[in-house]
Amino acid sequence: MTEPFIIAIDGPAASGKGTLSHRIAQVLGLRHLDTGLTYRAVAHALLSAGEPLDDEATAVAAAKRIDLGALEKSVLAQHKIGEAASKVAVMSLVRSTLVEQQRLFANALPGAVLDGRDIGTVVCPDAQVKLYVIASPQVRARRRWAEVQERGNLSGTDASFETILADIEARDARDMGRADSPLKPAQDATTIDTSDMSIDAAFEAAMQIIEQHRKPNA
Ligand SMILES: Nc1ncnc2c1ncn2[C@@H]1O[C@H](COP(=O)(O)OP(=O)(O)O)[C@@H](O)[C@H]1O
Ligand SMILES: Nc1ccn([C@@H]2O[C@H](COP(=O)(O)OP(=O)(O)O)[C@@H](O)[C@H]2O)c(=O)n1
Repeated sequence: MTEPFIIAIDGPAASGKGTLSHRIAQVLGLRHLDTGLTYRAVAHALLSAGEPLDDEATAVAAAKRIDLGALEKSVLAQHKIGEAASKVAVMSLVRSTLVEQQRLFANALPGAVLDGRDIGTVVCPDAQVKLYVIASPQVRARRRWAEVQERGNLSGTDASFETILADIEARDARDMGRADSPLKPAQDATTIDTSDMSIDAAFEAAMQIIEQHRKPNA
């Protein structure tokens, strides 16, 4: 029987997991889901409607309306939406609602690359390949700051380097410290530290690991 080929890529904000996932999916002919966008979409819906970020019933209702095929990255990439997403993401019923949709996406043939915080540990614990992508907070803040500059700071918020670094550190603590599905490497994940790697070098390192894990099933 043919099984989907699933690659799970987890890590903190701006570690490079989305860039890697997109490229790996393209090269291997797999679909790609940035699961962070699903949490961002819930946060965006709540912020736009002026709803609180910590009311579970309202957030679950928003999560049920998320359409995985209509996630607008250009809107959802805003700095303040990332912050709000990590507040929404501590609620278990919001997580289970989104995880159900993420699993359906992952399990369709021929397979998929999913990136997020809990893909290797919770969403796809049987994924054939699990990568845990990290970089130092300073490096990650520099990358995010460069993105904000490039977009012309559309959100209009105070997004200085110092603010972004402080937010990244606070978000790491929230994501790693929450009770449900905290950010951590799966036991069988391979870590890639991209702090001193170019995008190309990180991609080569990831592809080597993927090939190593593919061989036994080839
Ligand atoms: N290895 C790398 N070296 C330099 N910049 C990188 C690297 N990987 C990603 N980037 C850049 O850093 C930013 C954040 O990367 P992204 O893949 O969106 O991170 P994540 O999905 O982990 O939040 C993007 O602008 C991306 O182009
Ligand atoms: N699988 C996932 C993906 C994201 N998230 C949450 O959603 C927030 C935004 O995720 P993201 O991947 O878009 O963030 P960035 O890494 O792009 O900054 C994270 O800080 C997490 O709190 C999660 O809890 N689980």
